[in-house]
Amino acid sequence: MPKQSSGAELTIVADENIPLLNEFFAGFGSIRKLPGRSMTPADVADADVLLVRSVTEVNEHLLAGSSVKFVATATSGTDHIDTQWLEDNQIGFASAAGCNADAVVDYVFTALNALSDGQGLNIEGKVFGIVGYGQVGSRLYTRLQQLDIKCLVCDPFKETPDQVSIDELVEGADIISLHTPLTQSGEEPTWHLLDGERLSRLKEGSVLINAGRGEVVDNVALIRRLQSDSPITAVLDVWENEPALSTELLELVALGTPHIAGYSVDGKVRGTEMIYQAMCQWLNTPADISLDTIAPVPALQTLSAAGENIAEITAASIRLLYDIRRDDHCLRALAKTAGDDTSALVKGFDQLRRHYPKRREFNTLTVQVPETANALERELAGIGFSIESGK
Ligand SMILES: NC(=O)C1=CN([C@@H]2O[C@H](COP(=O)(O)OP(=O)(O)OC[C@H]3O[C@@H](n4cnc5c(N)ncnc54)[C@H](O)[C@@H]3O)[C@@H](O)[C@H]2O)C=CC1
Ligand SMILES: O=C(O)C(=O)[C@H](O)COP(=O)(O)O
Repeated sequence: MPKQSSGAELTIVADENIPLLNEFFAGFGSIRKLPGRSMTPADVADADVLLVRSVTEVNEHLLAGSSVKFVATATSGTDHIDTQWLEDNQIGFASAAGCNADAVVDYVFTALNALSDGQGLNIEGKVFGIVGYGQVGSRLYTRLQQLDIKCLVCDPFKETPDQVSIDELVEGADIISLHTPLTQSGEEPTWHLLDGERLSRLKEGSVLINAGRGEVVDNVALIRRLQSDSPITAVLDVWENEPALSTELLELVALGTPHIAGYSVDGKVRGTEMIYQAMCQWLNTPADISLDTIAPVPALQTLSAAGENIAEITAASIRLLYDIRRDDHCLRALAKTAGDDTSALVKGFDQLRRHYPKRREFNTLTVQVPETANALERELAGIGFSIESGK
């Protein structure tokens, strides 16, 4: 099927939670905004273009018989898309690879800050294990290198620094952060990559962070490990059977959040811009609209650090931009209110995501530090803040 000409009026069906839809896409034709989780074949039957987020399963069931010729997801993950079926049916496809990678790295740092009771990162001398060295994992590695933290990396598909096997990483790391896609087949599937056996070999007292996909960790086995007499600390942003997460597991984790690790304003609007650019390329038309002119301006842009107390200043700066404890509190409050009512839990989970506060990435804040405060400057820059020295 030939591509649409750029002059044609297109019918676009889009997830209502994609920001700046009108700003980027109104010029192409009509936009029908719908809740992503409940999109049906009838909703998309007459569409030319389908724009989704992670909660819409895009496959033969949704698209067979429709007029959709181009699909884009404003997300990094693509496990909700049957890309092979799209290819077999000559339907164009694009994702927003890496749009929210910095937001996820910020999430890891705010989690570490919260685990140390808001006293900074407290990771000096620890070994950090990064599983998946893509957009998120490699950026996390770069920031940790700047902080002089020893890292172990596992990514069988990439040449990486400090590469080890998953088993070496599991046994050697004090903090493990998972950043792989969810894959069920292929050479190195990630479904239950951390199964009961590997979970049992994590060091006692180690920290496990999952901000990738819930199914990468066997959640039932994780419950067993958390209840064992050699417990670990778990931070989960993603859950098996999400949004119907296990509230038993939520009670056992140190921090639990409703799949919002990538939910910075910056990451979300970047995702929209990326799929706009991909659609322009598909239509062979110039991409005239850019975030440069329409990106929401951060409300806080500069902060002046007084003194040189590194732990205090880093902790305060992190909390100011993103305090993960709010997200944890909201999810626990929801679980308590919902009780055994799974439909209330599911609905509430999506509401928390839909009405998520305007969180900005660390790099949008410039911290002014005294000229002599080299160690403070290094720490803040390593965490991801922009720095202005000599103030
Ligand atoms: N919680 C959230 O809000 C977000 C979650 N994500 C999830 O995190 C995942 C990673 O994000 P990106 O870094 O942007 O993706 P990416 O595709 O850039 O990187 C993923 C890396 O994982 C590696 N990998 C694949 N199988 C592996 C295995 N068995 N063991 C170790 N490494 C393996 C790949 O080679 C690749 O380098 C996404 O696929 C998505 O599912 C991404 C953004 C936000
Ligand atoms: O980009 C990804 O991959 C993510 O996991 C997103 O943060 C998911 O956000 P939604 O698409 O579920 O809004």
